[in-house]
Amino acid sequence: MPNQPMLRIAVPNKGSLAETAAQMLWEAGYTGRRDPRDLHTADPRNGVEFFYLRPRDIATYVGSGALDVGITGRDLLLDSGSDAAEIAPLGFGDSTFRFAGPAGAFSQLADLEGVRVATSYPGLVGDFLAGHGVTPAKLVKLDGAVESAVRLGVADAVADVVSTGSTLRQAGLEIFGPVILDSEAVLIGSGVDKPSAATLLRRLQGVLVARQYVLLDYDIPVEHLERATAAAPGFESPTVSPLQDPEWVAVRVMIPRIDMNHVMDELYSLGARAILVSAIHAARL
Ligand SMILES: Nc1ncnc2c1ncn2[C@@H]1O[C@H](COP(=O)(O)OP(=O)(O)OP(=O)(O)O)[C@@H](O)[C@H]1O
Ligand SMILES: O=P(O)(O)OC[C@H]1O[C@H](OP(=O)(O)OP(=O)(O)O)[C@H](O)[C@@H]1O
Ligand SMILES: [Mg+2]
Repeated sequence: MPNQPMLRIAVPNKGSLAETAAQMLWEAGYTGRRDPRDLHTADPRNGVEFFYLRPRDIATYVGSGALDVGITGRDLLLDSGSDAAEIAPLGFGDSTFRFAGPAGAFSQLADLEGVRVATSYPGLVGDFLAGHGVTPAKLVKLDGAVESAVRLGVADAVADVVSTGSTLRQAGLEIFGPVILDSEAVLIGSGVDKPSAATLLRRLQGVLVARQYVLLDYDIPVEHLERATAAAPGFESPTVSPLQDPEWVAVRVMIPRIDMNHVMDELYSLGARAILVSAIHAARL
C-alpha cells in the first residue's frame, strides 16, 4: 500500500489479552513483534504499525486519535470514559464484572448504599451505581488483588472481573446483585475511516470464522435433501452438487464447530452418508 498512511494499531503488551491478541493478528497475516519487550513494530507489507501498550491505556490512545484502532477489553474501554468506540467483538478474553462481599452480608444492589466499594474500574462501577441510583460511601481505587480489600478492612464490598470465580471463593467472598457487565476483547476505533481498518476487521473476522466454524460435506438421497438442509442450513445457502447416481447429491455447508457432532448424528439419521468434517484455515465472508 505505497501511498496510504500506515494504520496505527494498539495491541496489549501484557496481561490476560496479550497472547491471544498477538496470535489472532498473526493468524490474520500480520507480522508482529519478535522481541516481547519491543514497544513498536512496523509491518509495511500490510500497511500497519503496531504499538504495544498496557490494555488499560489503549482506549485513551485510540480515543485521543493518536492511534487508529486497538484491541482491549470492553470493560477497560467503558472504564476509561474515552471517546473510542467498540467496532466488533473478538471472541476471546470473556469475563463478567460483578459485585461481591462477605458471605451473607449483601444480597442486592441497594445494600451498597453508604458502604465502601473497592475496585480497579472506578469509572465503570461509578457509572453503574449512579445509573441505578445507588450512592456508596466511597469507591476505593486499587490497582489489583481487589479481593483482599475486604479482609484487610479498606472496603466493605468489591467490584471486579470474575472469570472462574476461584479468586473470590479463596477470599471468602460471594457474588451478589446484578451483572455489571459481560466483557470480552473488542476491536475499538477512533472513528477515522481508513480502508486498511476495514481490511483489518475483515481479516480478524476471518480468523474468528476459521476458529468457530468447520466445513461439513455429506452425500444424501435427493428425497431427504430438504430435511437435511433444514437441519444444517449453513452460513448463506448450502452448496448442492450432483453425483453420478442421479438419486443422490453431495452437500457442503459451514457449521459452528460446537454443533459438529450433534449435526453429524442428525444428518446420519436422515440418511446422509460419507459425512466429513474439515477445518477452515482462513476465510473472508
Ligand atoms: N481471568 C481474568 N483475569 C483478568 N482479566 C481477565 C480475565 N479474563 C479476561 N480478562 C480481561 O482482561 C482484561 C484485563 O487485562 P489486564 O491486562 O489488565 O489483565 P490482567 O491479567 O489483570 O493484567 P495485570 O493484572 O497485569 O494488569 C479485561 O478486559 C478483563 O475483562
Ligand atoms: O474468577 P477468576 O478466574 O479467579 O479470575 C478473576 C481474577 O483474575 C484477575 O486477577 P489478576 O490475576 O489479573 O490479578 P490482579 O487482580 O492483580 O489484576 C481478576 O482481577 C480477578 O482477581
Ligand atoms: Mg489483573
